[in-house]
Amino acid sequence: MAGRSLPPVGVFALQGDVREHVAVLAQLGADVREVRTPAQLAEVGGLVIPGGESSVMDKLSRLFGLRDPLRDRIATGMPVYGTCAGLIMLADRLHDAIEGQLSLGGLDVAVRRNAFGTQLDSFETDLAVPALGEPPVHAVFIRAPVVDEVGAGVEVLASLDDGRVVAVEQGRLMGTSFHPEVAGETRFHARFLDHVAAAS
Ligand SMILES: NC(=O)CC[C@H](N)C(=O)O
Repeated sequence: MAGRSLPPVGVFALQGDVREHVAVLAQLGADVREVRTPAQLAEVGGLVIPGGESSVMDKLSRLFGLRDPLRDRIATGMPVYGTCAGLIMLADRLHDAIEGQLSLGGLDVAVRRNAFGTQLDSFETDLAVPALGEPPVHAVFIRAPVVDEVGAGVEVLASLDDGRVVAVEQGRLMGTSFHPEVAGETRFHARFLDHVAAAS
């Protein structure tokens, strides 16, 4: 489906693992653009916000005048997929944010940054994601956040064995604590492109 009538899609490119997301989206047939300016944002029909450091993404998005246009597009229904720091950016509420750190919001969730402490800073696990079918997702967690609170309109896509929520969706906004793009996993990005197709 991607590549047929799909508008260009963007990857937020001021900070983070931009190249990996561009590669997955291109592999799925999308016309991918890196987004650093409001003009570039206006050209895309959906956006991936990568992993990286959410406090830096916040600062840079304000500095580059992207924060308000991003909030407008999210409010008017642009599909967005955030991984890790990108999930933090999409959360309405942050736990353990650094002082003054803002998120963009959109997802009615509270997200805790760096939720796995030092011992489990980074780990990999196979995760059942019923909405994506079989096989399980090989999920790579890198200084990852978890979703602490989930609002009424939010669907939980995946949880760890201990019940902690690590993937959510609300309308056309989706967020994962982990990084599918570094593990050769394409189904979250394909689902994001489905959202873009449905929105355009
Ligand atoms: N891999 C990641 O994106 C880590 C997120 C980072 N710990 C943050 O708070 O933004």
